[in-house]
Amino acid sequence: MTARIIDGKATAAALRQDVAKAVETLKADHGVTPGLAVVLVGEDPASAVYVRNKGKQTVEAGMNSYEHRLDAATSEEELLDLVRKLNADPAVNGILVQLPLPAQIDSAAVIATIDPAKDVDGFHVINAGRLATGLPALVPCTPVGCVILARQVHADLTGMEAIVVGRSNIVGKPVAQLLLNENCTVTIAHSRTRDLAGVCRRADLLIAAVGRPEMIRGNWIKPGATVIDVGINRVPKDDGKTRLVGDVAYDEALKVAGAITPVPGGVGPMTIACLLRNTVEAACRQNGIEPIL
Ligand SMILES: NC(=O)C1=CN([C@@H]2O[C@H](COP(=O)(O)OP(=O)(O)OC[C@H]3O[C@@H](n4cnc5c(N)ncnc54)[C@H](OP(=O)(O)O)[C@@H]3O)[C@@H](O)[C@H]2O)C=CC1
Ligand SMILES: Nc1nc(=O)c2c([nH]1)NC[C@@H]1CN(c3ccc(C(=O)N[C@@H](CCC(=O)O)C(=O)O)cc3)C=[N+]21
Ligand SMILES: [Mg+2]
Repeated sequence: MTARIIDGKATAAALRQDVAKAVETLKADHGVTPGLAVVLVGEDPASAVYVRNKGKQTVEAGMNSYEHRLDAATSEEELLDLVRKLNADPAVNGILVQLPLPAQIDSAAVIATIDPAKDVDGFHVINAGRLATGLPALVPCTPVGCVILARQVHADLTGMEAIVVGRSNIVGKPVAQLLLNENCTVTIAHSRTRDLAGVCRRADLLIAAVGRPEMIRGNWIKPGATVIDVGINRVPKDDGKTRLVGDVAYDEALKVAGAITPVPGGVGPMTIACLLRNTVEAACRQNGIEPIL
């Protein structure tokens, strides 16, 4: 048996088309052009690639993109000043501060300063709390992308045993919340989980968000399970260059799983598409327009 490969690249492209149409409507009917501000502190090369991709796709969807590149030595107060300026700027509907931040900056303080209405990452405690209590919220992009991809395989996730490996605030916890809303039975595993392989083997739906290259082996996967690999890990190749791998040993998993997301081309492109969708939603709400996506 070989697993169905879930095409995140194509799914993301289709979602970006929907976003572009919504933007057209917003412009034509309301004179509103959504704007996304992305803040990058320092020179992290991987982050620079994401920022460039985001900026390009934002413009392709018809929105305005504002990029702020700050020196790696930027102080917390300087960054907070920029965030406050973006909060006050009506042309900016969404604010994303690329994480991780340099050590001298407290990322919790930065996230807390972003206007929750512009928090298109969904990281502010107001949005996390709204998601957790079932209120409308800006929901973190990567977790939404995971659920959309899982639902391409299973139109209804009700009753599925979902195992999430990883408990970060940006992926593990919110994806678990979303799966609970989809009526999955959810377990969150982490570095202190006993018999992680055994826990993973219970999963009908396995979400890997660990940040450890190819940690999840083929024999950790229940035959026929759906595997969503969030991991983005850069590893050295023989020729001295690098390649991207996920948190799942893909070639092994392909022989056991029923369906799997590749890396690249899986969850990553969905993250950006969902970010653009959140930006449209934020722009609608800030302008008193019923969300049109
Ligand atoms: N595709 C995309 O769009 C995105 C991809 N990513 C990628 O997803 C991965 C996870 O990101 P993120 O959540 O931010 O990472 P974090 O480092 O914040 O969290 C990693 C989680 O994995 C757990 N973990 C680490 N080692 C093990 C282990 N040996 N066994 C079991 N659990 C372990 C940690 O447990 P503990 O809490 O106990 O330390 C932690 O909860 C990374 O590869 C990242 O690059 C992230 C965001 C977006
Ligand atoms: N505030 C904040 N929000 C984030 O959402 C956030 C962040 N900080 N910091 C870093 C992580 C990582 N992340 C990715 C987004 C897209 C791809 C992506 O598009 N990947 C493509 C291409 C990868 C490539 O080839 O370089 C793919 O997987 O196919 C990857 C990773 C968002 N993150
Ligand atoms: Mg995200």
